[in-house]
Amino acid sequence: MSFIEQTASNQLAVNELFETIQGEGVFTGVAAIFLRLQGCPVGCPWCDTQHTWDKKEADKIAATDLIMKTADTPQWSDLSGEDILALIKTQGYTAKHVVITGGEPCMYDLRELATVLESAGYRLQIETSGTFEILTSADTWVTVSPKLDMPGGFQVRCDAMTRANEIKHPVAMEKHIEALDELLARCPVQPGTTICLQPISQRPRATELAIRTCRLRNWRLSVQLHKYLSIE
Ligand SMILES: C[S@@+](CC[C@H](N)C(=O)[O-])C[C@H]1O[C@@H](n2cnc3c(N)ncnc32)[C@H](O)[C@@H]1O
Ligand SMILES: Nc1nc2[nH]cc(C(=O)O)c2c(=O)[nH]1
Ligand code: SF4
Ligand SMILES: [Mg+2]
Repeated sequence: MSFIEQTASNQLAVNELFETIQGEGVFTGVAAIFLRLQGCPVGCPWCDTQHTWDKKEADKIAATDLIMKTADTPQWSDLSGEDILALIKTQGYTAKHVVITGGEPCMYDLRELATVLESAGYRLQIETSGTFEILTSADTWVTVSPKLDMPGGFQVRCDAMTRANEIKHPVAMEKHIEALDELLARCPVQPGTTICLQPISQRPRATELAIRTCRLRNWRLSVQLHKYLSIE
């Protein structure tokens, strides 16, 4: 799979389209339409969505089948921004907040999608590792969840840190806080950027660490509310 080739195309490999409550970060609790894109080379060992890592031609399905999906599978549909808007309308979703996640959504050029959805009255949010150039509209809310030293060899970029409206750092151990401190020193964020700590996989010690550090630093806690509620 060539990442450069994908970035050049306006077609998006869509793993899932569904409406739920945003369970993470600053927009926690907001009704949102989730667009999950297929493909991620970063390789976080604890990743929630490992079924989105590989994009295989054999897993390509029709949009009508995509909408019927109930389980996490690597199947995807090849859709344009207009196709996605049409599907959202057909589904009758009422949320006006669209979260683009994955997989790694910034492997794709998201500018056409942003134009189509924003013209139709939607607000966009991207969930990204910050390891690819972020190609979207100026109005998109960008959540960067920095990834450092993961098996894929990709590193968070300083231009992603500067573009971020929100940093949402996954943590389990003290060394993850130290890594974030080093990253913020090397790649400063804009004043006013919210910093959230997100415990990895609801582990009790990770959650305690995140609570303790958020209190000390006046940062924000992000607990993956959807997992506590057993919703999508
Ligand atoms: C599945 S990722 C997809 C978007 C993008 N690749 C990224 O990493 O931001 C969405 C969010 O879930 C977080 N995440 C993934 N697995 C997690 C886990 N087991 N526990 C807590 N957060 C997790 C990521 O750090 C990111 O903030
Ligand atoms: N409810 C809900 N909120 C989320 N926030 C980020 C998610 C993701 O997978 O990126 C996610 C997700 O999968 N479900
Ligand atoms: S960058 Fe995101 S999608 Fe990719 S492996 Fe890491 S958490 Fe999963
Ligand atoms: Mg998820």
